[in-house]
Amino acid sequence: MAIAAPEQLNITEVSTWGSRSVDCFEKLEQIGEGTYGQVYMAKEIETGEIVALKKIRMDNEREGFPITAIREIKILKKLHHENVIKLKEIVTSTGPEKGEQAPADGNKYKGGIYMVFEYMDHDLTGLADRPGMRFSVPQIKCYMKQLLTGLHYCHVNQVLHRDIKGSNLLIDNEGNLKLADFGLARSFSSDHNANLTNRVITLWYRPPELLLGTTKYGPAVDMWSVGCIFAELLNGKPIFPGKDEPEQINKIFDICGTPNEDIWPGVSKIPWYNNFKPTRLVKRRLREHFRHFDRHALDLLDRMLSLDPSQRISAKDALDAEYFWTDPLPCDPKSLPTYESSHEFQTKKKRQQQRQHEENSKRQKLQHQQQHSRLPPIQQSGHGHAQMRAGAGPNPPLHGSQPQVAGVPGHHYGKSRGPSTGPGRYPPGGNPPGGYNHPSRGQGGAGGYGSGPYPPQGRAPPYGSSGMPSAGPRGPNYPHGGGPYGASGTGRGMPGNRNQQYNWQQ
Ligand SMILES: Nc1ncnc2c1ncn2[C@@H]1O[C@H](COP(=O)(O)OP(=O)(O)OP(=O)(O)O)[C@@H](O)[C@H]1O
Repeated sequence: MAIAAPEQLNITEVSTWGSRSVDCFEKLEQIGEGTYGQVYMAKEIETGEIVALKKIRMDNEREGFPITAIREIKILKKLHHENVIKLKEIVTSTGPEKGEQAPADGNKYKGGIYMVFEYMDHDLTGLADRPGMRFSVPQIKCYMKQLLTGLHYCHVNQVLHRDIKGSNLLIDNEGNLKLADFGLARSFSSDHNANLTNRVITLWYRPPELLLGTTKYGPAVDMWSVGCIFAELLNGKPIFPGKDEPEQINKIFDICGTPNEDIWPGVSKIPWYNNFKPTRLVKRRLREHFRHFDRHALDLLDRMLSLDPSQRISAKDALDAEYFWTDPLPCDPKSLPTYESSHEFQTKKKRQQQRQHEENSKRQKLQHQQQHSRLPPIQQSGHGHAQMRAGAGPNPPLHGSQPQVAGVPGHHYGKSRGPSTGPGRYPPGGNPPGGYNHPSRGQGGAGGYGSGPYPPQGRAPPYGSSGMPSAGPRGPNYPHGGGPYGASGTGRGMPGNRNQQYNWQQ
């Protein structure tokens, strides 16, 4: 694991950073769980200010402070923008905290380190996942504009985010959207000559050049993710929900067409291009596939989802697109409705509890039926069922009809990387024909994917557009193996930590 010596941390540049104890804060509630560890909503005791505390997971105490955390701190310290999350300070704990075990004899407790952020009420995935949630077109434009403004700022400052997805877009109750989670971010030089790690960006939002193995890339990788988010907002569900890398690339090529030297000069030189031999040539059909989108939305999306990264629209140019300057205009963030706090972690947890509850009731019901069906005839007759064979009529046979109750899908909050689900999130009519059946949506979704035509875009009345589904798998657990698709992923869904997944020298 890449590590840093304490003197490399350099987090004392701001003299007070790291000098305060986490005891200055009262943890109120866990709101996230990520690669680093837990994220809490907390209150600063002295001022009453609400903040978010992100604990830096010390995966291996002996190896020191994770280099990814250093990167995130360093990058966030230099970025100051209204659409980028503000890192307020670093605080420490000197001893084991509530619920933590003191290390075994001989091992000194190394302490915990927390990043203190301004608190945001929602992340886009959690917000979109609210039952009945629908975003209006002016609202989608408002979020997209803020996302592009924040990203443009990062790119101008030569920072690649490299993990744009719904759960990393934080929104407050004043309608402000901020980019968060710079754990995979890094500085870049504009010549794009440096070799960078290929294993970045959550699968569903990962651009074709990374899937084909490039190590030389630039801001266009973030713009592909933005295109996926944009389409998802308009579409009401993820557009490229691949379960592994080959499937991911096939889904992209199916809509964006298979690349060749004419449409993407240089593509055949990308390391894994030859490993991926399309069995058939597919023409780009993005415009037909999303023909229900507003014309200006479609023009912009087409340029965001350009296969050739050099032709992909930049954040700056995207902000100038007709889409943002035609009716209905993006709304003022302050005019947006406020919602009860909703983070992906919490919405997933609620759903898991609900599922558990439903499974328990089913199980109890079946046990009850089983007991009844096994009653001796005399008793059955006493209940007026004397002529009924067990299993016939209202009490069906248990074998063959019992639902699988053991298979409650497991959720590792923030880490499962499976697409999250959300009953009732999409309005009926928000889905394409032949829509994607969400693998984990199960029975729970009212409305859900795959019902009815798309809502109109563009000049639709408020709340006329669909909501946005959950973020995709944030790094599925890919099989480890050889070859281009063998052992990849963002690392975020993989066991271990980010430092172990990447060669951070790149
Ligand atoms: N400043 C904040 N205010 C409110 N919620 C936050 C804040 N920062 C993070 N969260 C919540 O915690 C979740 C995880 O945070 P973050 O992505 O920064 O952690 P991570 O360890 O890098 O996670 P991951 O590996 O899943 O990307 C976010 O999706 C969000 O819901």
